Amino acid sequence: MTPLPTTTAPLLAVDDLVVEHRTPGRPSVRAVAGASLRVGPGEVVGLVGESGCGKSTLARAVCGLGPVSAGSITFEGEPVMPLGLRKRRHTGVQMVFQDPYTSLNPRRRVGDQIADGLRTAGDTATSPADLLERVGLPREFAGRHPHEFSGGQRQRVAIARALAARPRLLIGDEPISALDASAQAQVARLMRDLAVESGAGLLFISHDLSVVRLIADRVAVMYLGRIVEVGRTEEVWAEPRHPYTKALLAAIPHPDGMGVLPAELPGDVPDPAAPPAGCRFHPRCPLVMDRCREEDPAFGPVACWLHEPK
Ligand SMILES: Nc1ncnc2c1ncn2[C@@H]1O[C@H](COP(=O)(O)OP(=O)(O)OP(=O)(O)O)[C@@H](O)[C@H]1O
Repeated sequence: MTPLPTTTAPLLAVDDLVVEHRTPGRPSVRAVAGASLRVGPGEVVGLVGESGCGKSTLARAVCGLGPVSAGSITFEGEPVMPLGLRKRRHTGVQMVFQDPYTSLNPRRRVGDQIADGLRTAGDTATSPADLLERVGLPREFAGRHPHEFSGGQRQRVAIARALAARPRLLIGDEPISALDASAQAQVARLMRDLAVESGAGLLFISHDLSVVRLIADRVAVMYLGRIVEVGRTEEVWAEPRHPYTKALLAAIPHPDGMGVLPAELPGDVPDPAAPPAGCRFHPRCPLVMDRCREEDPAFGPVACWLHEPK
């Protein structure tokens, strides 16, 4: 495929985004509580943080799949409209989920499902078999059904299907966490290579920090609905600044094999329906100061009173 035209404008701009989940009879949950993020064309941004910190909610809002309570999301300079307010599905952003069964129809041949995306994009020059080849699968697999693939192969099919629509932004929401260790880095690298070679951006959500380090140009660290640190991957790894980032990078594997637990952090992530006053991280922070209990460090690139911009 020919590369997409490149521009210098941010492909995706998320500013002070607030997303609240409302369930009748329950307090509303502010899953995203004022998060800002940029992804440029051809750029890979890793979004990391413990389970429940709002990563999926943010990703769904970017796709126009979630409610937006405040703030803004613009894609290629245009506001992203929630589903229902839009005339048609926008295909510029495509998402790959943890479980490809969520996005693949088990009853249809994968070639037909990939062909749907090609039709939507008006691409008559590419065949489903071409896309399977690009994701490292044999062309003849187009005639198979999703259950005939291994987990890693099925995720490759989901990636091929996402690429068929020629997205300018690809979002992977934990796309490797259901795969065995040998397939994880391969699939992550594949997503990175395919996005970069076509000039698309990639927002890669994962709790596997070693894989994020491998593929991301920049990393954004999320805690309780906020991006608490953002920076170039190598710089964040060489010198993490937010105490939460430091704890995440010193993380230990979770006993049940699901992700990681930040090292040396007391307590659990607080309930987002009742977040702590001041800095949201202060009850768990080893470096907490009086100010942190009262004042919210709502600034970037490091949302911590120890790193207040001059
Ligand atoms: N539809 C919903 N209704 C109410 N609360 C929700 C809903 N979806 C998510 N939440 C809550 O919002 C918070 C953020 O959830 P989200 O799934 O975005 O986090 P996450 O960082 O992606 O976690 P994970 O890694 O486990 O997927 C959590 O407290 C979650 O329980």
